[in-house]
Amino acid sequence: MLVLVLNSGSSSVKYQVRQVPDAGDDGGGEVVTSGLIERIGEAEVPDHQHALDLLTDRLDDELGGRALDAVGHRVVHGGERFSGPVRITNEITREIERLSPLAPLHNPAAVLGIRAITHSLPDLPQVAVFDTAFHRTLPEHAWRYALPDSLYAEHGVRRYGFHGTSHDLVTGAAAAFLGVDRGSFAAVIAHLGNGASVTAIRDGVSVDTSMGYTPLEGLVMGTRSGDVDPSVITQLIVRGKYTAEEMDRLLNKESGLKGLSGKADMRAVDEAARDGDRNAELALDVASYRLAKYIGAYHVAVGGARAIVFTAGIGENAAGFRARVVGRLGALGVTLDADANDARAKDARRISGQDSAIPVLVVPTDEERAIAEATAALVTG
Ligand SMILES: Nc1ncnc2c1ncn2[C@@H]1O[C@H](COP(=O)(O)OP(=O)(O)O)[C@@H](O)[C@H]1O
Ligand SMILES: CC(=O)OP(=O)(O)O
Ligand SMILES: [Mg+2]
Repeated sequence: MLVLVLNSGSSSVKYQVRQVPDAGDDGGGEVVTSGLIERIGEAEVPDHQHALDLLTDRLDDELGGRALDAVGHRVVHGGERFSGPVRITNEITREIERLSPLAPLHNPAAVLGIRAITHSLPDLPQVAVFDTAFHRTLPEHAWRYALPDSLYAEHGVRRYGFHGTSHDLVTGAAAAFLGVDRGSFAAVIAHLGNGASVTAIRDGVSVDTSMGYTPLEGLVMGTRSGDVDPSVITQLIVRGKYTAEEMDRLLNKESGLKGLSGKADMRAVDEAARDGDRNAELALDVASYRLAKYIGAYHVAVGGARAIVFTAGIGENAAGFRARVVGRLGALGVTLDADANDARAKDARRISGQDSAIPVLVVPTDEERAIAEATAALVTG
């Protein structure tokens, strides 16, 4: 089955067309074409609608007449309703749209993608795969904020968690790599991309995760602050220094690595730090310290992790950043094998020393593949 996957981000749309093998067939399927439309919001691609028009033109060329069988969309926020992938109807699209305020950088773009396909190919089955779905197993003590109940009951304020498709895939791959049964696997998974989150896995399922009501809480990210004292926000608004909109922009787009160092991209921050830039060095210190603290906390949450796993753009490629994080985990008896950490490889691998109390792994993620497979399963099943 030929499946188009759309992963709509705040400033980019990634797409991939995969041939997903039928159940019973061997092999992992083949990527027919893939690409990325970046810098949405700048002159050449002013908005997501332009990006989709560009994408449609490119796909027509790249598919050379081959017809798609289904489309799978990455939808970041599924609220409390969705605990797995669903076939998209008009009602489902409206529900995803209704959740937009909780993922303002992501959900509106997904809705635009869904409507564009509905318009141009109305008979094509479409499936939504939610980042939040994997975290529906969180126990209440982990998803509740210590706020009056009315905030949850009336406004849906709770921890939802994100990057679930990736955390789920990587959990399974890490258990398989170690040769242990997923059902009894405990681990801490760090998905470190432009957005970053860490998840506590117990008995193979998510029991805590660092992102919350929106994808802003938790780790230091490219442009997002992660955890801050909420009074910083209310105080600056009350004193008239920022409007709510300006504060939202500041926290989501001007903070994190960018706020501390002026650079959002890990490669640029890393290079600047090597050149002796004090602010870049500080950004790496703050970010690695924050992540190490979460790993320690989640080691407790899962009753003793059997693996610590790095994944996504930074997790898979930024050896220097991994070394900084692992260097802060001495209290857990964790050690690094510096050569294994520096080695470039595409497959799952171990980077901890022989004497490490907990194995540290690098496991590549593939959200597009997971979305394509979920889409094919739902459409054929
Ligand atoms: N070789 C590398 N070394 C260091 N960082 C890298 C490398 N390759 C990619 N990255 C970092 O990975 C991040 C992007 O991760 P990715 O998972 O692609 O993000 P997203 O899917 O959220 O847009 C960027 O900060 C980028 O600098
Ligand atoms: C949920 C989220 O933050 O996604 P991304 O990392 O793709 O921005
Ligand atoms: Mg991502």
